[in-house]
Amino acid sequence: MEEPTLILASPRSNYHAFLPISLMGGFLRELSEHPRIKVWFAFVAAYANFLGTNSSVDHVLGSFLSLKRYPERTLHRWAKYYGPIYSVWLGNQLFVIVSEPGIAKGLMATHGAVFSDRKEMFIKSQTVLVGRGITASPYSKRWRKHRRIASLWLSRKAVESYTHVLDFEATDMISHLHRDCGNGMADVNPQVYADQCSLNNMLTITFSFRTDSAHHPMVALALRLSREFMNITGPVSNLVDFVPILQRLPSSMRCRARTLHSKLVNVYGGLIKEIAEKMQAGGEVQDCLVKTMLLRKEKEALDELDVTMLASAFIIGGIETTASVMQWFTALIPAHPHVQTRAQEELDRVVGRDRLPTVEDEANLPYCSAIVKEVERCHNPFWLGTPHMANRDSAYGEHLIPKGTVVVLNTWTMHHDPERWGSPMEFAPDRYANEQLHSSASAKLPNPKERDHWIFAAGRRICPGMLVAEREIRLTVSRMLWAFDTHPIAGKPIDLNEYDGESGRSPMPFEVRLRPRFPGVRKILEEESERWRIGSTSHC
Ligand code: HEM
Repeated sequence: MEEPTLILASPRSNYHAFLPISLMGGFLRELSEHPRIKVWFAFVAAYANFLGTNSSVDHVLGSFLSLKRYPERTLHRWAKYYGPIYSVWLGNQLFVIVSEPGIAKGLMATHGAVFSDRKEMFIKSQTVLVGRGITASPYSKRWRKHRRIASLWLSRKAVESYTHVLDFEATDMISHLHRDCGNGMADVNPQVYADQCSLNNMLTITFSFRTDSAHHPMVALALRLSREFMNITGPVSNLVDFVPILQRLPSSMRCRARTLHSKLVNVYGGLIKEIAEKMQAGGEVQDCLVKTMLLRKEKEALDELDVTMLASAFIIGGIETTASVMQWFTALIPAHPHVQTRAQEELDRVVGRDRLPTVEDEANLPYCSAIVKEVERCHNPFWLGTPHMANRDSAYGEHLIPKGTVVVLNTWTMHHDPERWGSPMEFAPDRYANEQLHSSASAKLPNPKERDHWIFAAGRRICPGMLVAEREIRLTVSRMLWAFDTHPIAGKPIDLNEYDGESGRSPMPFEVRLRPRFPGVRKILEEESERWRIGSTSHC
């Protein structure tokens, strides 16, 4: 039988020509914050030379700037040139970039036993999460244990048990927007409300705690920690992850990572301590992830860092992602009034104007569901996802993928394939008109080309928070459409191309006008809030 050829070409191959661009990009970012920048520049140039490239530092810097802002688009350009699977080096690390659904499924799902590992990145895994948080853990017994515990709070049954929390927070968000929108006369930034809604859902599920206002100090703190995590743990942004010698040198990135670790331990570890003390004193603690972990601590052999980092992973994984989708929805709608009108016709027909849409209405609101999927296709919160790593040598077709190779899903290319998505740059919910399945079910379709999108990635490490994320997003989006006409503001254009964040993708701050659709909106929101106040707010 013919030997497979190594997917990686030799160091001076075309593939390798890409190396200094990405590599030096991360490196320069790291070093540009360092006072002895000139010495480092010399080092960069020497390194580029050592790699055998002719790139000047200027050239490297120029490419870096475009990569830094839109790395997914650079990967897309390369995919067009090199095809649906190609490799690049970053430092001592070989990356394989996958840009086609069939290959993605083949590697990550069919060969899941090989491609479910994680590289223990210096910044993310070793320094911030110290080998614990489920998301960065290698494919090991510890990961299986953490994934099992996470599933206790993210399975279908679990999500059903706290859907009232998602319902309450969605109503609370709409009520606050209604209060602050000045009946369509005030300029409102809906991002703050989406952030607080996502945060409260995750805080309740994780710590049985919620914030009662967007000005609660926990809101700003938790969002800052999440954003810092996203900004310093991008899969291709830190050269220090791939050049071991740099890990011994002081750098701003290492310092930020250590600070972030300490803050996670102080903030979320502090909340855990409070819960533990309350439980020890015989006080009542509502069911939540932390309570589950504390009750199983001995049996599951969980130490304090396990509990803290798993709780942190829930908060980090659950805030920026769902909030980002809600934010992109509100940013896109003013530019697509016909989409808003059609969704509202559907809502009037199915739900009417005497009550809010609920989870039970979902199946009868296909156009609202299509809007959510289209927002997700156009604006994946993580274009590069969380890379997987091969835990042994493997062959894909004629290619050898060596053990230790990091595999990245290039979801930008997959979401913008003109054959699958005709006019892929257009926001057109109609493309999902016949799509009946939730994303969690769509991920299991035998034909990966028919899958709705890839924002939750694939295989054994597929996002376990899919069900809660979908439910939360659908509830808030359908209620926003039911309650308000969202309008753009003259002189305050919304930028749909630029984004805020290094590896997470939220829209830049923007404002809209929200006009309640009919006088009854206020009354229904007041009745709902009253119902919660009297009956069920005890969940938090
Ligand atoms: C729109 C919302 C969300 C998106 C786009 C998203 C996306 C992702 C992606 C791309 C991964 C990496 C999967 C892989 O390695 O193949 C992931 C992992 C993960 N997500 Fe989500 N996520 C979302 C919401 C949530 C929520 C609400 C939670 C709730 C806690 C959550 C918890 C996690 C966890 C714990 C992991 C780590 C899984 C592992 O490594 O085994 N996510 N998510």
